Amino acid sequence: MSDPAAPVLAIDGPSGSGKGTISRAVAGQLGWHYLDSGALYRGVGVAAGWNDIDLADPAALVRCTFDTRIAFRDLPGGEPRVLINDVDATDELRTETAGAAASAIAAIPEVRSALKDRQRAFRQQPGLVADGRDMGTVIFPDARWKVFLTASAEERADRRYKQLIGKGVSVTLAGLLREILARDARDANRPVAPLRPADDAVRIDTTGVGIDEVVARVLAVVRG
Ligand SMILES: Nc1ncnc2c1ncn2[C@@H]1O[C@H](COP(=O)(O)OP(=O)(O)OP(=O)(O)O)[C@@H](O)[C@H]1O
Ligand SMILES: Nc1ccn([C@H]2C[C@H](O)[C@@H](COP(=O)(O)O)O2)c(=O)n1
Repeated sequence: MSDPAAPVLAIDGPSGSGKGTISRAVAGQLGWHYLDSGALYRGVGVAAGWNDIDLADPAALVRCTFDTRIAFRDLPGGEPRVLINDVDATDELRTETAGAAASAIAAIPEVRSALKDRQRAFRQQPGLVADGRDMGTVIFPDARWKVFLTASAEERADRRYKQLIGKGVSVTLAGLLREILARDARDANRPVAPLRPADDAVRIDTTGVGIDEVVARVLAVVRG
């Protein structure tokens, strides 16, 4: 059960704009809950892969959404772990393949509806920082604060490149830029809940702005 009186800070933006990094840090500083809504779509994508479900079969993907349990486990000082049907799938979830599958699945309206209540259940006292594509527009339209993070596609690809190379994953900058542009286009052009800033969102362009400074700017939005 959600608590509609709990304040919400919605942080939306395209892939690599820093939503997850900034949202986790801000939630930590405020002592609030954190919702990584993309992990739910990624979780369905990963579960679909485990069950050999075709990404072109919407009915099977909707069934898979209802059948998949996704849980978050906080680790002190580390990235939260994500369990899919009780299996720790955190590393698989963060791959570009899982991101692309999630983006495709997220265009199916019934999948989005099936995940609505699960997302809203995170709204609990003392407050929630929610990160995604439609937090401020669809899931929490009454959020007290809305932030839309952006950065140039080149910088986002560069961030992802450094992140993946740091993990020992073999990728090219040009390939990542292509994937980011394709994901932006798919997320922004779908008919249901497309990626777009809410009319009342504060837009922050993070190109060339360090993580600590972005965190400070978001906290300044909340603290007025
Ligand atoms: N302002 C910033 N400056 C430099 N690097 C950043 C900044 N914000 C985030 N990063 C780095 O960029 C990478 C991607 O960040 P993050 O995963 O938070 O983005 P995201 O918007 O949540 O992406 P996705 O939607 O694909 O999950 C991480 O390695 C993170 O440390
Ligand atoms: N609120 C959300 C969150 C995510 N998605 C889709 C679109 C993304 O490309 C994909 C993966 O999200 P990420 O983990 O990269 O934030 O999931 C969405 O449609 N709505």
